[in-house]
Amino acid sequence: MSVPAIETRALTKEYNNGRGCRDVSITVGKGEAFGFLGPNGAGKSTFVKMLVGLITPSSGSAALLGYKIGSLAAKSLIGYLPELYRYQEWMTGEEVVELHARLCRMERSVAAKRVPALLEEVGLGQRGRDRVKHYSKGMQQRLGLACALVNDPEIIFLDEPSSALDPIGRREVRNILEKLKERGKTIFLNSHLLEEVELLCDRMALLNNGVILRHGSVSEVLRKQTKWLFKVGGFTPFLRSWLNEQTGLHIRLSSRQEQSIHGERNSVDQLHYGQSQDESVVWLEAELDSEEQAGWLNALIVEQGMTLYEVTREQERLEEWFVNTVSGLDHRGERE
Ligand SMILES: Nc1ncnc2c1ncn2[C@@H]1O[C@H](COP(=O)(O)OP(=O)(O)OP(=O)(O)O)[C@@H](O)[C@H]1O
Repeated sequence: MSVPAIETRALTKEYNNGRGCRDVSITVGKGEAFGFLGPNGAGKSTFVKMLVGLITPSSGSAALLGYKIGSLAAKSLIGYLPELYRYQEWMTGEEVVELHARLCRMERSVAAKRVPALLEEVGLGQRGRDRVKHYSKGMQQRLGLACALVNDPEIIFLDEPSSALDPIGRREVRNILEKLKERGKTIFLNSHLLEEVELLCDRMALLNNGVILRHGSVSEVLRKQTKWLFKVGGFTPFLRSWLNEQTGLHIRLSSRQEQSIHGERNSVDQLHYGQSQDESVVWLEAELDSEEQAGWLNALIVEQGMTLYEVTREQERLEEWFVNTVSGLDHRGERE
């Protein structure tokens, strides 16, 4: 089995004030894009700073492609775009990237080709000779991305890479990251932009109060959240109880309701207390794991003499999932 790009075991950083992150164990395969989500103050930046060797863990261990974090070997494999960056305002964009190339001990002749190519790649080709003080926030963020990529790293850590970008800039950054992924690079993305994680990442973790709440493949997490809707005729509350008992699922009346076949609007109350229940056409909803489960439920509905008019599913967007999972928890993601 190949060595994982990132492997952490119970990695913990506890600041003097008790904050930080605790017992984070994840594995990220080579060439994977991993999304790290969490509300403000959850501990995402702390975790990344440990991986790139900027702060020392309180306990636990971690390795990058088999090399202990903090070692020169591990550092030589990575590129890092910090969340709070500040570049020398008096330098030109080209000079800033050149400086980073020199810090990586890149030969001048190699850097002379690499720097303009990188500036072009991040959309600063025309502005490389302008001073940083004339750059917008978005341009500075792209400059940061060029610096993070200067040594052609195997693993790229990006802490909120699109926070200062407009929607077009975000799409351009996403395209750059997609190309890096195609080239087999590993991407670790801290982001509040859930759509970014949804579109780019294979797997993800949700951090809150310094601990991982959930993790898995993005598609798995979303599949678990798929809501199915069944439009049925001949519905009675008794049948719903029966279905719940048989399936162990939480089947309920959907807020999306239909006209009854006699043209009257069904309300939830009418269905519980009304008279014309045999004629009721309603939408039922339930969270299901798979299409097989939906097929099984279809069969039960028909077996019970109800008419099945339509089946549809609504996939919860990652954003809804995030808000639903984190709401009700400490909003700032910090421990009490
Ligand atoms: N040097 C420090 N000393 C003490 N506490 C710190 C330090 N750095 C961060 N913290 C605290 O640790 C917790 C996690 O912070 P961190 O910056 O890692 O969170 P985050 O998830 O990256 O948040 P954000 O999305 O706002 O950047 C916060 O409560 C923060 O106040």
